[in-house]
Amino acid sequence: MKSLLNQKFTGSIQVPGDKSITHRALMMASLAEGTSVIHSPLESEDTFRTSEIMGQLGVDIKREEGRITVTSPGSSNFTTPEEVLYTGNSGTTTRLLMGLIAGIGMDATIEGDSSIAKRPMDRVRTPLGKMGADISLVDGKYPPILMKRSTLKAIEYEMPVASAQVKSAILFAALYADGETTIHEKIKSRNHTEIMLEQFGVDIEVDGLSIRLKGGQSLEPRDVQVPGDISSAAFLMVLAAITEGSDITIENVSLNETRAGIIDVFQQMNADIEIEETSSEGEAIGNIRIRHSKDLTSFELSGEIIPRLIDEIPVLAVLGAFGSEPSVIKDALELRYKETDRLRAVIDELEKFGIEFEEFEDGFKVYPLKELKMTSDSFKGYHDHRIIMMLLVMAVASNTEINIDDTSAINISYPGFLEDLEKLKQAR
Ligand SMILES: O=C(O)C1=C[C@@H](OP(=O)(O)O)[C@@H](O)[C@H](O)C1
Ligand SMILES: C=C(OP(=O)(O)O)C(=O)O
Repeated sequence: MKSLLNQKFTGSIQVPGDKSITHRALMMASLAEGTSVIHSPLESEDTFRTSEIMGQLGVDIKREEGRITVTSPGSSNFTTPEEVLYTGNSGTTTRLLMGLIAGIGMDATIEGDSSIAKRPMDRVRTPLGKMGADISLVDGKYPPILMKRSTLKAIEYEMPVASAQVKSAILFAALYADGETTIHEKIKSRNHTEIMLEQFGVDIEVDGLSIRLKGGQSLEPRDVQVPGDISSAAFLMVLAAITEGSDITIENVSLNETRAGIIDVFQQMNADIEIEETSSEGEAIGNIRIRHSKDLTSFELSGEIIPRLIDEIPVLAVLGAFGSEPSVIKDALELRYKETDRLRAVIDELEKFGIEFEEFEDGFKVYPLKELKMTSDSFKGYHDHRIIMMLLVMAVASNTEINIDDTSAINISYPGFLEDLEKLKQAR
């Protein structure tokens, strides 16, 4: 990382494909009998897990530069897997797969890495169980997940937590259930599943916070264009906003309202940001330009915006430290149930730069960093991609060389992150 110090970051770039959309495209293309092509998918460890598992079910997945061709025998002709379905570090793969396997109605065991073993899966088992799925969890909560073949009936379900993973699992199961399933959300979570199901020919009705889907519908093969991932773009956006002389344009990135809460934060902070929407059909797409600003103020985030930027909160802590006033995040208890307890990790690691925090059970207050005061140069990444990239942004922006125990988890969502920083750098 030494080569990235004392630089400014300028130019145009496309970030890798959206992780949430790539997972869904792989799964829906697998459910549809015939051939679908996914253009500009995310090729990373997490999405690789999803495609490997679809392969275990009997789907042919051909990977080429910039696209994946999926040829499926249709979900009624899937092979019952003999081996465990290994989801690695991917919560999205694990939870969406529970809905998909429950729907198809087959015996399977789903297991992930040591982080997945600690993430709650009862939030998916509860609604699927009401539909009739037979799912066993360790201590009623954790993987390995044992699924037994069963038939499903439709439910009406009120979501207790805002979670697109739970919602999507229910929708996958609902495709195969007898009757019409209705889901009510209290706060809207990302809606990629709803948008893509419609693209694959499914009749799905979205009415504000309620979603209705009739069972017995099949998907038709389609070509999917995956936009850039705004959660990956977030690291470049924050770096540009806080590093003198920087001016970055991120092209063809997802601007989906349910994902793009970070844009509101930049606007609240008085950052120098310009948005150009280039397409609003299905998934909104466009370009984001961010320039360095000396006049960043502060943000206060709670309630409905939180699911719209949930994965960006670690790097937003860095942005907050470069504001003129303290910034606050509340209602983000969910961060404690991600790859690691992200609230703990953010505070413990950023405090080593001298950034001060007040911790809440569901968030934090971050104070402006007046003076860099390193208390250590040894950092922990917790095998969490978002924490590692947050630390790299902070280190680069503050011209500080740090040692992170292991940075390999970057490959989970943004394999070319350091290469992209190299491409954008320019000596100051
Ligand atoms: O559905 C998805 O693709 C995701 C939903 C979010 O999780 P929750 O559903 O647990 O909020 C998010 O944190 C995760 O990175 C991806
Ligand atoms: C939480 C994340 O992903 P997942 O839940 O799929 O592991 C993430 O990408 O930040």
